[in-house]
Amino acid sequence: MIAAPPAVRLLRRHLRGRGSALRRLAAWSALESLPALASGLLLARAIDHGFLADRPLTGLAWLGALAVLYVAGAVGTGRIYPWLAATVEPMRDSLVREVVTAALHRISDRSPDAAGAGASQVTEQAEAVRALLGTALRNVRQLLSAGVAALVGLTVLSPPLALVACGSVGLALTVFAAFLGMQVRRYRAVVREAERIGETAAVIVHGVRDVAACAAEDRAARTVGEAVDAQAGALRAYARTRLVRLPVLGLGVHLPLLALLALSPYLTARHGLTTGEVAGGAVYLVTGLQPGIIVLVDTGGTLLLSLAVMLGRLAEVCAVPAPPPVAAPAAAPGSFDVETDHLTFAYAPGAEPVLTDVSLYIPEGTHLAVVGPSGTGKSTLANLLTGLLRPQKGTVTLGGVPVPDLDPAWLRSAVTLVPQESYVFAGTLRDNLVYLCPRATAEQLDRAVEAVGLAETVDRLGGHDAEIPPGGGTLSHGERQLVTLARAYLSPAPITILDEATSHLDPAAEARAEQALADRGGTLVVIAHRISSAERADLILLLDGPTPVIGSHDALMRHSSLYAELVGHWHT
Ligand SMILES: Nc1ncnc2c1ncn2[C@@H]1O[C@H](COP(=O)(O)OP(=O)(O)OP(=O)(O)O)[C@@H](O)[C@H]1O
Repeated sequence: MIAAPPAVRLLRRHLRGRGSALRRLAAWSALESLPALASGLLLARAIDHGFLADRPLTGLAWLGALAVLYVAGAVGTGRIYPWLAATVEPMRDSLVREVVTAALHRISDRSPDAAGAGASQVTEQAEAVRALLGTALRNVRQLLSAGVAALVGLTVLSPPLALVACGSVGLALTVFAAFLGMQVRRYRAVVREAERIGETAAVIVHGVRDVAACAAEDRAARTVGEAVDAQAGALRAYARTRLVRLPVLGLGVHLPLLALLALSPYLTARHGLTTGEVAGGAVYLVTGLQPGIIVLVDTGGTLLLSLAVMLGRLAEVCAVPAPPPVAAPAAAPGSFDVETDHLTFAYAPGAEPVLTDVSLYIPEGTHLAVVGPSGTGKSTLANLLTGLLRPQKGTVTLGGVPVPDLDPAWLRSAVTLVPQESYVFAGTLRDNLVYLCPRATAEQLDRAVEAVGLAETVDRLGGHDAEIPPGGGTLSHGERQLVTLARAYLSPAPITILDEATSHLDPAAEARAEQALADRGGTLVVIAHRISSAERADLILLLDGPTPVIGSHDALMRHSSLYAELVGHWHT
């Protein structure tokens, strides 16, 4: 079997301790192949010393001896099965344990579903290895050992005939081996693509609600479709390599028999080959050698190839270094103060920075409004504060800890970002509201709905259990924003950032929702859609050009002409 060394090492590791079962398997295999070894010789004797010598009873006696050997071979076959099971079954358990552990480590940074799908893929592969190894040890072993026995028998019967057969079979095996590397590579690609389909589909199934909410069904279908097409392409490429069976069968199966027939007059005349020996040679070729070659090239070839590739794949999975010991959790921030220190950010290297040298301190519990003309970097700042964007220079810290050093899951639970585009998904209204706080009680739900001004909509829809169809159904844009604001209200995150999240609300509804979120406690950062948001805030950050200005409404009215102009413009 040709396999990558790690695959062989993996197999050897899991077959360790099975030496006694393998030895018994080999011993019973030797008994099983006795008829194949002796068939040509005994037939030659039966013909030459029996039937052609007018001694039919002698001929029948030789054939009887052959029949006895077939019975012994059958006994050997029967005794093989328990040792086959004793070899393969325990290997499966230890292999599954090792590859599943390794696979879970390998993909633990993905979604739980992807990890589950990956683990289930490799479990299937480990199961396939067990089945393939069982079949290989049962059938391929049998036919190959019969082929080897036939070759040995042929050598004893007629060395010149054996030489011709060996030359031809050797040539066939050389051609087969020359293409084996390509076959292995292409088959490996098929297995990899199959895994990719599983992983891609699992990620999409896990996020199916998000796919529906974002109307991304076509894109999701395209992604899976691409994976399926890639596997179909890999399968076609692999199928083409199977054409090599034609020359291999020609050389290994048909040529030796033709050579025997063509050379027999010559061998009879020059080497004293008898009729019985020609017939015995034909028996070795037809019943021993030919099935061995056919099984090697067809079913056995595919089987051994699959085994080699599966083992190679599992060896790759197992070769993933053990994860580093779980690091002590990063020091939890002592507070939820947010600070930016000389923050500079551009969307591309060499592009004009959107924010330059911005230093800002937002104490825990502050209600901050961020205002400024369009395009001055308000949303960019929100994304920097939440860690969605990384600055080229400077740092963003939360409670003194740089945001990239925080555990991403912890960061997501500490900061809620509500964007302008409302995320409302198919499900009940309740599902949508408790998305960030699955254990919210009915009272908390009612309080949130009432606080942000969603109660009327809930009544109109028929209560919290009303079904929201894909795309949001009859909910207006403003109502969708209220749903996301109630969701943020329920969220336990101590920092909430609204990025123009009230743009579809009228001024009164906007004021009510914003005030509710400010009164709820925690830090509230409002990327303002209207300047009135600034008037409600404790602090205002005015973004305009490279140097931002921060201060209270009154202070900015006194010191910033732009701010005064924005307020004046809004009130006129
Ligand atoms: N993904 C991006 N790639 C490149 N440039 C971007 C990207 N996002 C935003 N920009 C650019 O960065 C600048 C700041 O954009 P940003 O959205 O942060 O401004 P804003 O103040 O929030 O604007 P608005 O009030 O109109 O929402 C703009 O010039 C914008 O075109």
